[in-house]
This record gives sequence, structure tokens and C-alpha cells, in this order.
Amino acid sequence: MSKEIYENPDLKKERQNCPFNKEEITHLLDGGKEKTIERKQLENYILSDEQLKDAVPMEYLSHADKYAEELRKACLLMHKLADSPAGQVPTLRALMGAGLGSAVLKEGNPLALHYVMFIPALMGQGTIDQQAKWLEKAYNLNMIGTYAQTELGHGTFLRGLETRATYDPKTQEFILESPSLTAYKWWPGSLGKTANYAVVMAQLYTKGKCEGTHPFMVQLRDEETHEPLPGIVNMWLNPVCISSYIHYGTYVKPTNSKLSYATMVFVRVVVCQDVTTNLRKAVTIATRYSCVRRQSELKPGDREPQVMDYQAQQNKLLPPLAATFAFQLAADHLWNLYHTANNNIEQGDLELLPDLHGLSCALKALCSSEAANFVEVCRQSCGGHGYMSCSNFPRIYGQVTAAETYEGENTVLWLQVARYLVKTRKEQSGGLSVKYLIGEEKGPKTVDTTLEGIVKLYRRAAVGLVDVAIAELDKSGRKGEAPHDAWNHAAVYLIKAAQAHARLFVVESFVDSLKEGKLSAPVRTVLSQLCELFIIYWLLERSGDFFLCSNLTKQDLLLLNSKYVELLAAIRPQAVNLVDSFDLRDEVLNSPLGCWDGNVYQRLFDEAAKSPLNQSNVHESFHKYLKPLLKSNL
Ligand SMILES: CC/C=C\C/C=C\C/C=C\C/C=C/C(=O)SCCNC(=O)CCNC(=O)[C@H](O)C(C)(C)COP(=O)(O)OP(=O)(O)OC[C@H]1O[C@@H](n2cnc3c(N)ncnc32)[C@H](O)[C@@H]1OP(=O)(O)O
Ligand SMILES: Cc1cc2nc3c(=O)[nH]c(=O)nc-3n(C[C@H](O)[C@H](O)[C@H](O)COP(=O)(O)OP(=O)(O)OC[C@H]3O[C@@H](n4cnc5c(N)ncnc54)[C@H](O)[C@@H]3O)c2cc1C
Repeated sequence: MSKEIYENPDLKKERQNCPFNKEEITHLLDGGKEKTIERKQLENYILSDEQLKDAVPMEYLSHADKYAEELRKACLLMHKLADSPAGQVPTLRALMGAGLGSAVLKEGNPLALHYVMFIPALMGQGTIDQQAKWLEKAYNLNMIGTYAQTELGHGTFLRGLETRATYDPKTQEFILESPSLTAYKWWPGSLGKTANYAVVMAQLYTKGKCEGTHPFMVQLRDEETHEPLPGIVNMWLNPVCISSYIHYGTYVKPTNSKLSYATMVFVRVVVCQDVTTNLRKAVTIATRYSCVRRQSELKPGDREPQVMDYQAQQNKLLPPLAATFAFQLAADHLWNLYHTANNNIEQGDLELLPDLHGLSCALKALCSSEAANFVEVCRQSCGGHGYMSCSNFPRIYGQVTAAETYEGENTVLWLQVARYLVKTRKEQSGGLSVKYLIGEEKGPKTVDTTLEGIVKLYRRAAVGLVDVAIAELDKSGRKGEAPHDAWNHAAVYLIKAAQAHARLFVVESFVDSLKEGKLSAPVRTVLSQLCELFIIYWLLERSGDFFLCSNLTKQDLLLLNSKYVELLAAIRPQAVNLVDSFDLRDEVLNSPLGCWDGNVYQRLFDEAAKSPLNQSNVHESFHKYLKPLLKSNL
């Protein structure tokens, strides 16, 4: 007799009479029906392998055992690549970061940097000959690389990196050295125990002149023994300059000195998708749990309600739910720009490089910071159980907050965006964002609270805040302040302008995607409600920006607030169906709170039972420490 599949009755009720086709949304997020089929086949292929399952929860292993266990599984995954039903590249993409890979490698993939940074650096900056020499070796895993840029003393200020690569024309070699403790490469993933090669960013010196930071291929460890090569600690020998600009001893300047920063741009684009995947996981866990959890009393004398029926809970969870769609659609637009810009750059056309830099900095900073805030709200919305390690919120939060720092600390990236905006506004030069800057609304500043009217408000805020920042810079200039001082003293305004610009890009992406998308009426309805909820939510959260730059009134704000709470109520009935549309398997969610069947309490209990401390009634430490204390009559 087939085993009855348990489904929590409240979740079951939530799923009845869904007014839209969940699979249509799944296909939209996957990039089409075929992609969904491919993803599910790959998930079955990976998650059915018993050797990839953890014998004990990772949190109970020592640091060294965690590393060894993750490396064991990462290597097993690589062996499975060859037979993957999805092909190598889609499989690799799925195994890195917060998606399928995180279901197997819960503490992180020791080989991630090899694929996410080392190989992209070779592809983006290596010469044809260098790619011929190293790419096949890297793809065949005959070498494991990382990206070693950050030092103890410098991570942000690349022009301040201390590692030096001095070119010796006699031997036609580069001598790499870390001249000080603060020059030691610090933070690069896999550098400690896994990688035997690295792309090292170092200041290139030739003929006594510093030519700025450049990438160098450096062998770190013996390929057989894995022992660090002699002198690897503070003097690295025999590196090779990647995409060498040394031609017969003479340095030839690249067309753009920032092309050596290209790998970071690529990862910033990747990070936008990755933090969105993590946010999707957090929202799914919190939403399902909030429909299983019954607590307190809404109507006196009634049964305890589902906590999702509290407006306060909807206010916590529905904006992040909407954000997952907003960030996904914006990340898709950014990917398209990345591919266009990269193809142009390969033809020597660098015109889109500033736009790509500006937008990738803006979106990476916005998506990572907003996702981090939203993940914490999701965690809090689950009360005490959200605080447990097994809820998976601590791990998700750790991964998303890391993205606020790596690949360019967010504040620094906001200032890069501001630099781009001020320059674009002042020069009225070409470029993507000029659409928002020159295309400002020329019409009357009256406010209408339709979707189009709200988007116009975002455009006014994006342009207006750039003008406020420029006015601050000009005021400082008139006081005789040097440009760098004026810039520093306008930082608060500059960052506001950059953030408003990033939010405008996300809002326009969401609205445009719904306009252009071939969607069924029911899906369009629910996604339009999410879009309107999200853009009103952000406006209410940042109302000061809009008061500063438009004729928004108190009445308008009250009207928008009423619209917002109406949308909360309208979307509430579809919350579970929307997160079900993400089609995230329980193994990817990795949380008793978010499991599809809603069997939360039994799964929590089973997780707790796995703790080593719960394998005996009295832990040995009692006899060593507590019992003597109890007897000591202090
Ligand atoms: C699937 C897996 C998913 C997720 C996991 C992903 C990865 C795994 C986990 C972790 C990996 C983490 C890796 C790292 O963290 S690697 C190290 C990252 N470090 C950084 O990002 C450093 C940040 N700092 C910088 O980028 C630069 O120092 C900064 C841009 C802040 C300043 O550079 P610089 O001082 O040289 O330039 P400026 O004087 O400010 O500007 C001059 C000029 O150049 C333009 N510019 C700057 N950067 C770029 C760029 N990248 N591309 C294009 N153009 C650039 C800038 O706009 C100025 O132009 P203009 O105004 O016209 O003069
Ligand atoms: C999980 C993780 C993984 C990482 N992986 C790698 C890797 O694989 N390879 C690698 O090379 N690096 C890696 N890093 C390092 C990372 O790239 C750096 O930490 C990051 O670039 C920030 O630099 P920093 O640590 O020097 O911070 P700092 O720049 O020292 O930041 C400290 C403070 O100074 C502020 N600040 C700095 N400059 C300015 C400015 N111009 N204006 C205003 N404020 C400023 C910052 O906003 C911040 O508040 C990783 C980091 C983490 C957390």
C-alpha cells in the first residue's frame, strides 16, 4: 500500500485553489520550460547520490573535519561532472554558490574560486597562448587555482596593494615579493590548503617604474606533494604576467588600465544572482513556517491563528518575497548588459565599460545589502526556531552578509556609482544611465499614485539626488575646498544618489519585464501585485528622498500606505503558492522550518536528536567539572 505522504493541513489548505499556474512562474525564473526540466534532472542526479549526504550534521564536526568532508564531496561532484545529464557548464554553474551546490556543500565549495574567479581571470585577461597553456589544465582539474588580490593591509584600495612584481629583462622573469607583513595575501578562498596555483594581483615594476596592478599566474604548491614551493611565504618566484603587456622588455599600456579589474566585474554580476537565490531560500523557509505556526489570539476566543494572518507578519515577509522577483529580473538585465559589453570589449570597443562598472557596482551593493536585511527579517519572523542552526538562517545570513563585503565593499562600490553618475550628469555623456538622467520627467511635478506615476517619482529621486550631491560638491568648491575634500564631505549625499539610482534600475527592470513578458493573465496579476507592493514599500521606506525631489505630499503618502496594506491582504492568500513556484527542494532549503510538507515539529525534534550531546543522558563533563562544583560548598 503506498505510504500516505504527510502534508501539514494548513499548508494543504494554502495550496488549494491556486489561481495561477505555479509552473509558469517556475519556468519564468529558470529561463524556460526546458531549463526547468534540465534543472530537475540535474537535481535528481546529484541529490540521489548517497555518497554526497552528510553522515552527521556539519555543525558537529571540527574545523579540519569540515574542510575534509567538504573537499571529499567537492571532488566527488567533479567526478560526476562527466556523466551529468545537464552538461558540464550548466552543472558547474548549479554547483557553485547558493543553489544546488549548497545542498551538498553546506559550508561552502572549496573549489568555488577555481571556477568563479581563477578560470574567468584566465579567460578574460590571458593571452591566446596563455589560455592555450592553462585553460585546458584548469578545466581538467590538473591545477586548482584561486584569485589572490586582497592583502592583510589592503582589500579595497587596489592601487595601494603592496605585493610587487619586478621584471628582470636579463632573465625575462618577474620576481614577486611581499615586502611587508601587510603585503601578505589574505582572504583569498582556497589559498590556505586547496589551491596549487593563483592569479596574483601585484604592482608591476619595470625599468624602475610602477605600472600599476596586474594579474600574474603563480604556482603555489608542488603538483605532486602539494608542499608549498620554496620561498612561497614571502618571496614568490617565476610568476608569469597574465595578458602580458611586456613586449620584449618594454611595457605597453593596455587600452584601459581597469581591464585588469574585469574579473571583479564578472563576479559582481554573479553575486547579484547568488544573493537572490539565498533570499529565495530564506523567504520560502519563513513563509511556509509562518503558515504552519499558530500562535497567540487574533480574535478573542478563536483558535490560535496562523502567524501569516497577522498584518505585521505580512509586512515582514511579502516585501522580501516581491524582492526575489525584482532582483532576479534586474540581475537578468545586468547579465544581458555584461554579455553585450564583454563582446564589445573583445572587439576593442570599450564604450559600455563605464556603464557596466557603474551598474554592476550598483546592483551588487543593492542586492547584497537588501538581501542581508531581508534574510534577517525572515529569520526574526520565525521566532526562536529561526535562531537554531538547523533552521539554515544563520548559514544563509552569513553567506549574504559576506557578499556585502567581498567583491568590493559596498560603501566603496556606492561611491564608484556616484562617481559615474556625477560624471554622466555633468557631461550629459552617453551611456545607460543617461536614460534616467536626461530622460527626467519634464512634465508638471504633480504626483499620481498609479504604477507609472510612482516610477516617475523614482526617476525624479534618482536625478534629483544626483543634482543635490553635485550642488554639495559645487558648494564646497566655491568655499575653496580641494576636489578630494569636497568629494569626501559630500559622501552621504553621493551614496544616497547612488542608491536611488540602483533602486530605479530595479524598479524599471521589474515594470519593463512585466510589460514585455508573455505571461498568462493570472500570473501577470499576481506578479503585478508584487511589483506594485515592492515599489510602494521602497518608496515608503525612503520617503525622505521623494519629499526632497518631488511634490509628494502627506496625503499622497497616506494614500500609498493604504494601497500598500491592501496589497498585503491581496497577496497573503498566494504566499505559499508563490514560494512553491520557486521549486526549491527540501535538500536545497536544508531547514526543518521550510520543508514542503510542513512537518516542522517532528523534523525539529529529529534534528535536535542528532546532536552529540543528545547521545547520552549525562555528558562526561558532569563528572569532571559540575559534580566537583556541586560538592564544593562554595
Ligand atoms: C556562483 C558563485 C556565487 C557567489 C560566490 C562568488 C564568489 C566566491 C566568494 C568570494 C570571492 C571573493 C573574491 C574577492 O573579494 S576578490 C577581491 C575583490 N576586491 C575588490 O573588489 C576591490 C574593490 N576595489 C576596487 O575595485 C578599486 O580599488 C576601486 C574601483 C574602488 C578604485 O579603483 P581605482 O582607485 O583604481 O580607481 P578610481 O580612481 O576610483 O577610478 C578610476 C577610473 O576607473 C574606473 N574604474 C574603476 N574600477 C573599474 C572597473 N572595475 N571597471 C571599469 N572601470 C573601473 C572608475 O570608474 C574611474 O573612471 P573615471 O571616473 O572615468 O575616471
Ligand atoms: C567571505 C570573503 C571571501 C573573500 N574572498 C576573497 C578572495 O577570494 N580573494 C580576494 O582577493 N579577496 C577576498 N576577500 C577580501 C575582500 O575582497 C575584501 O575584504 C574587500 O574587498 C574589502 O576590503 P577590506 O577588507 O580591505 O576592507 P576595507 O576597505 O579596509 O574597509 C574597511 C572600511 O573602510 C571603508 N572604506 C574603505 N575605502 C573607503 C573609501 N574610499 N571611502 C569610504 N570608505 C572607505 C569601508 O567602507 C569599510 O567601512 C574575501 C572577503 C570575504 C569576507
